[in-house]
Amino acid sequence: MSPVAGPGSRLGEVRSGTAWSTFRRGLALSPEITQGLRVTLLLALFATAGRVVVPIAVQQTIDDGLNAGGGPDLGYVRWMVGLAAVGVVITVIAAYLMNRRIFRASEAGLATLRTKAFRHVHDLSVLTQDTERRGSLVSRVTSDVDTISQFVQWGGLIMLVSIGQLIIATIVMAVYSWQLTLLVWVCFLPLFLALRTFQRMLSSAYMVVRERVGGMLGAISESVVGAQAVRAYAVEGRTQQRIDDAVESHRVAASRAQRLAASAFSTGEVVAGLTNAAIVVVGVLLGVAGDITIGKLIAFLFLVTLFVAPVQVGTEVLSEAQNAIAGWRRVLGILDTPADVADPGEDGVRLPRGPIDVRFECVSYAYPSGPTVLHDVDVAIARHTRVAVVGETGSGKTTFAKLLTRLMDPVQGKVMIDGTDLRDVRFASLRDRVVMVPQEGFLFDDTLAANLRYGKPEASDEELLLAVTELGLGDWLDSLAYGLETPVGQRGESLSAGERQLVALARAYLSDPDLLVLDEATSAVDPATEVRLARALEGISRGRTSVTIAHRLSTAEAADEVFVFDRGRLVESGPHVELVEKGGVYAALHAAWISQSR
Ligand SMILES: Nc1ncnc2c1ncn2[C@@H]1O[C@H](COP(=O)(O)OP(=O)(O)OP(=O)(O)O)[C@@H](O)[C@H]1O
Repeated sequence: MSPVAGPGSRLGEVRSGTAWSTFRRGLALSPEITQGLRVTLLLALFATAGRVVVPIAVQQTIDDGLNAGGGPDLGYVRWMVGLAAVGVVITVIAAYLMNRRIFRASEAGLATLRTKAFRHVHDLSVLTQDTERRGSLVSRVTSDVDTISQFVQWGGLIMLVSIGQLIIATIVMAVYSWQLTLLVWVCFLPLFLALRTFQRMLSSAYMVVRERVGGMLGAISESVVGAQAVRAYAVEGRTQQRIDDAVESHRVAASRAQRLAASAFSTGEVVAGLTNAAIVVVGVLLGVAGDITIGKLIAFLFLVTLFVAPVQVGTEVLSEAQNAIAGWRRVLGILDTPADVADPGEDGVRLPRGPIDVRFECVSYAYPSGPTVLHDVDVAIARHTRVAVVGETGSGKTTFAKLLTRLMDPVQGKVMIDGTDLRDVRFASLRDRVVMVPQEGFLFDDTLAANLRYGKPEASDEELLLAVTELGLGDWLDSLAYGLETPVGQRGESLSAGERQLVALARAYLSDPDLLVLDEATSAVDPATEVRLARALEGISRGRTSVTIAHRLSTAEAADEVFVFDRGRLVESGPHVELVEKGGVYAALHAAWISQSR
């Protein structure tokens, strides 16, 4: 089974394979659902067997109690009433216990499925997460699993009882009258056959519904997350229109699926009505001919309702089942998407602590289904070196940094740290020693202290203060009204872009990496913050290897070495002074920087 990716998406749904195989794979992923199923089935049997006791008691009461040979036998009638009461009590108790078991098992099983899916979302490469719309990812782990839960808890329960009821009702009916039983089956057989077609139609209808739910959540979450940009560009109308369109297309798909489900249900109703009428007519004719007693005919009508009920709800269960299968397919789509940057885990190399050297050996990279954006990069970075990476926009600087931190693997060549291929290093060890500070480091809606602690959860307030001071940011901290307890707001919105990067730098400093990879903020910052950033950068790169994607002249000037990228190639490397003297690409870039800053 291979996941099928939609346009612009790297995650897919499992489309191949039958509904049954999806159902089986889905259940295998949540083993708790099927644990102890035998006991649950036994309870289902009791719950249904109890239901046929009533029709049998009615038949016995009429034929052998009220119409007994020597006049009505009230003692026998009392017996039968008592028996029916016991039957009802058994049904109720067994049904209750069965319900409880199914709910418990399914909740446990679906929690496992949700956790597995969510963990896998984390394991997926940054690339996959980028291309997949976040809302769609969220919907797969939440609402798609909910549809499965609805089905397993309600539909699965009814299905168990219904199948038992259908079998037992058929057996008892056959004992009373094989002719009428045959009639019931002849009436229902076309419906059973039609159900397969309905099932196929419902399946594709519900797949569309699940996709549209994902699309709707994607559109809504994007507009909430990007609310600021929406307001800034006054595109509320257009954004609202996109959401309206997504909601509308979901409504259309859901209505279509509901219409199909309703027509399946109504067909069941019609067949049930016709069957009842046919039983009465044929039953009376058989009765007149002396082939069936009045008690048996009445009991038969009771039994037909037991037979019809599962068929009727069966059509509803079918629609729930299709919805659930569609949900399962989307969740399996996540789990089947390979994590393209794999952690070697326990077998991987654990790097000892200490200064790091880096080597790129003939590294090339192309984004999936795109052209090569990094060509044959062959370069080494010695321990303790501060490297500044510069180049025009789109020249491959960020791609270089992502390969260095193993957010992606090269298409060709290898990246080595301390002589070991990055692919062989355990994630835990790699993340411990190599830290990347992105341009827009994510800040959580909490205090400054809590955000700093992401770098070192056990750090005390004193350690936080020391780190901030060591980076030369003491004066900045003093300027904040609540110091370390200053709330940073959602995504750090209460701070300026430069300040957010200061927090990200201090956070990285606390985690004490051996190789720091930094993407300098491009946004204009005030002169005071500019000085602080330079000071913090100086402090954090002291004693370790650092690679900074430099957008400021001062950073490039202060580096030990400058790497110059041009259209995906490393065209120059060396100290700033040498490169300026050389009069090549860097010299031109440098001249442009100087003229801008005047
Ligand atoms: N996720 C992606 N999918 C496809 N192509 C990408 C992706 N990210 C970057 N690219 C392409 O790769 C090339 C190099 O991009 P990269 O981000 O490395 O450049 P950069 O030098 O860091 O640019 P900037 O200074 O603007 O950040 C560009 O042509 C870009 O369009």
